[in-house]
Amino acid sequence: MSTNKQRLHVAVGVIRDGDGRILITQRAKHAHQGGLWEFPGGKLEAGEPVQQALARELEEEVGIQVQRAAPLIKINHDYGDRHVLLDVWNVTAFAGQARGCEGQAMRWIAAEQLREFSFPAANLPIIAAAQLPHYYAILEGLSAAEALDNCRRILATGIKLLQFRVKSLPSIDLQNVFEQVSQLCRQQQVSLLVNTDLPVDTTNAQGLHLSSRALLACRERPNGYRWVAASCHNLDELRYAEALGLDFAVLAPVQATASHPDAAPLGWQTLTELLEQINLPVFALGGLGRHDLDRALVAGAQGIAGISAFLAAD
Ligand SMILES: Nc1nc2c([nH]c(=O)n2[C@@H]2O[C@H](COP(=O)(O)OP(=O)(O)OP(=O)(O)O)[C@@H](O)[C@H]2O)c(=O)[nH]1
Ligand SMILES: [Mg+2]
Repeated sequence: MSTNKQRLHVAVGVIRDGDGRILITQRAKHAHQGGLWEFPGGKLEAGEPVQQALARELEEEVGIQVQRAAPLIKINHDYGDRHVLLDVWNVTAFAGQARGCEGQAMRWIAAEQLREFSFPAANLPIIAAAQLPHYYAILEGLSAAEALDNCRRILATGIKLLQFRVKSLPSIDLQNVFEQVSQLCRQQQVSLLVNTDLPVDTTNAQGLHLSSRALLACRERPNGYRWVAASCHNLDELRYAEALGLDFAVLAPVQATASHPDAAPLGWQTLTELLEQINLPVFALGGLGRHDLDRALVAGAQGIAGISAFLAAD
């Protein structure tokens, strides 16, 4: 039984250089998952703290000294012959010049190129996490003018991932506002996801954001979108999103929020416990702002999602 198998705790680094490129290395032919590409890292020694193991493994394997690292995602994966807990960290500052210290092939690649390489099966959500930013803004507005103004304000803060959820517009305005928002997003290389509750033609949309109701009605991942995400409120919905192979989820409400006064907040502790049970990048939503990012990362989240939180820089 897999539950009796010992779980190997592995420290893994998504190492980024000054241009945002990511370091990947190739596993030795004879190793577990041999020949596939990976993010450098290795097993914790008995009693060793994970950050210490990360620093030791990256020094041993690619000759760098970690200066700054933050949690990215944790993946629990059972390969049948072994069960691993991949404890993945973003390494954003380091000293030294990376090299393949064990003779392994090595490449610095753009995040978007990660899908062109073959990684072990457990790495799929790590790749999504490495490609996603830490903030996911939700666009709302009570009129066409307000929605467009909000969009400009959000994009001016540097947001790169946006959900179109302008619910209260007459449908005659909606498609028009959507086209304008799409254009602004294209110009500024922002990924745009359309909420499925809106009667918008999504043929040219880059992404789809499923409401929790739409999520549960799906039998397979919708085709043809770069990003497919979903709104979740509990473990069952998160598990369903993961099983469908979605790219990420939003979990709400983490804190009390004026926009949903009747929903009981999950709190940070429950958020942490839920995220430990799934292998999917998840943005924390509800009563949060940019200043909550570090806390969200420690809880295991990808980052923060919000509506009003991103209308202005902090
Ligand atoms: N380092 C690393 N390991 C991964 C990744 N994805 C993945 O499934 N693994 C699995 O996690 C385990 C990590 O082991 P490792 O081989 O790197 O461990 P290590 O550096 O301590 O190696 P050693 O046993 O040669 O000392 C392996 O079973 C490997 O297949 C990844 O992206 N990076
Ligand atoms: Mg290793």
